Amino acid sequence: MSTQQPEETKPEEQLDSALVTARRQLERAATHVDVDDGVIERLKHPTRVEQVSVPLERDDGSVEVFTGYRAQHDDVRGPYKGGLRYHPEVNADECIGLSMWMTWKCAVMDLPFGGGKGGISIDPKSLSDDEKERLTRRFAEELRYVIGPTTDVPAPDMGTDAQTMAWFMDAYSMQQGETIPGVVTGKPPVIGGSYGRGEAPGRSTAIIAREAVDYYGEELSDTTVAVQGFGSVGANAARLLEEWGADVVAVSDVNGAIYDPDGLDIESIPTHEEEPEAVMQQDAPETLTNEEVLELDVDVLIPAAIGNVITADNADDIAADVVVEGANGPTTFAADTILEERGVPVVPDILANAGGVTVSYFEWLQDINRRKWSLEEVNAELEEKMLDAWDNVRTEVEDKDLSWRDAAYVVALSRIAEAKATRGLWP
Ligand SMILES: NC(=O)C1=CN([C@@H]2O[C@H](COP(=O)(O)OP(=O)(O)OC[C@H]3O[C@@H](n4cnc5c(N)ncnc54)[C@H](OP(=O)(O)O)[C@@H]3O)[C@@H](O)[C@H]2O)C=CC1
Ligand SMILES: O=C(O)CCC(=O)C(=O)O
Repeated sequence: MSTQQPEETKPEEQLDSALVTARRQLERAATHVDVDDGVIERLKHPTRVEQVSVPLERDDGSVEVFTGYRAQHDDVRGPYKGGLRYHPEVNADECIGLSMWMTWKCAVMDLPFGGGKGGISIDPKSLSDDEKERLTRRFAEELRYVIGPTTDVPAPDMGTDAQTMAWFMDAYSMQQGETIPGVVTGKPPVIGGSYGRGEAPGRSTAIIAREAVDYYGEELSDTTVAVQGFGSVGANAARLLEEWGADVVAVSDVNGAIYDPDGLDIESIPTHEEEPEAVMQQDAPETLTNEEVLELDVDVLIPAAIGNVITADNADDIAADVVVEGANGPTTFAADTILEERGVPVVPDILANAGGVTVSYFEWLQDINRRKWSLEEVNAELEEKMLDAWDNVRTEVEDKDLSWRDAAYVVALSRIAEAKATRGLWP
């Protein structure tokens, strides 16, 4: 009879929805801030979630019906604001969780907006351009009663882009009988979009990574960086960090990563927008899986693709000195705790990628005032807003000995609670 014991296997973490993670983060942060329990309870719930059916006529004449959502979380500081995501895993709970993160993100940046998020449960790669246009126009028609330039202002997110926002704006404007550019942001500049919006979430992620490197006493020119995802956020962050002197040693798309320990030529790699799934087509000394890229021994790790990639199952294997969240919700609640115990700082999404919504705010201002800012003005204002937000969060980290995430929540919750108290809203 064998006396050998079976090898003990750790059960895999059951991944929470964005909603559950957002609520757990809120509950944890609430212990560090003096805010009425009723307000915290209210903030665990959205104001409303609009669910719509979006019929689509396929190019072959057949009809399919998809489900779309718009979650509106809180508008005490201004109109709901946040992106529209086209992805197969979009559902109500994901949109609510993401809308909560938008509320905190706008408050951390001190923007006069609340939080919203929406999307359609669909694989955008299954759509021709004509199908994507018909789907987007119909989605805009179905959402017309809940959106508007002073009520709820959508923007791009995963699977949507400037062209999607142009169709959305046109469909809404046609229903209203006048051109209303301020109903969405992230449009092409020729129809009221802002210069720099496409690049902005990547730019802010790069700015925050640069500040984090400096904060922990390193030089960007001696820094190695790994980036998961090569889209609006990941590619722009990687390009800027390379421009500013860092060695970006690995980048990935949905199929895996390319790796060069001496640094990749980032500028030569097409972004998701220029050519989806192009990363793995490039020549590089080594290829890695998307799991392996997260475990590289680099100075800075930037997860910039999807949520729930750093989990209890790999948190012990994260070898980076600092994690800067480019994606929304890449770190699970359990992984966050493990990384904190291990002393690996995680600079949260609601600060790092907030450049997107910040330049959306600049775009909204330009639309309402019928003005155009130059790219230089946009980038200078963005830099200033990011450094202000970084300083505010850093102060909480230092004064209260908090994690970067808890500190960002403390900044956001204090502003939201004060706005509610001042308006006399309870809860
Ligand atoms: N766009 C925006 O304004 C903002 C986006 N964000 C967040 O950033 C994240 C990325 O968004 P964004 O850059 O806009 O998205 P994009 O659609 O522009 O790009 C997504 C990138 O991630 C890759 N990808 C997709 N699925 C996976 C996967 N399962 N594993 C690894 N890589 C994958 C894609 O690869 P491939 O090319 O092969 O498809 C692509 O390179 C999301 O969490 C989003 O919510 C945050 C702030 C603002
Ligand atoms: O630009 C915006 O309004 C929102 C962008 C967004 O969806 C995000 O920051 O997650």
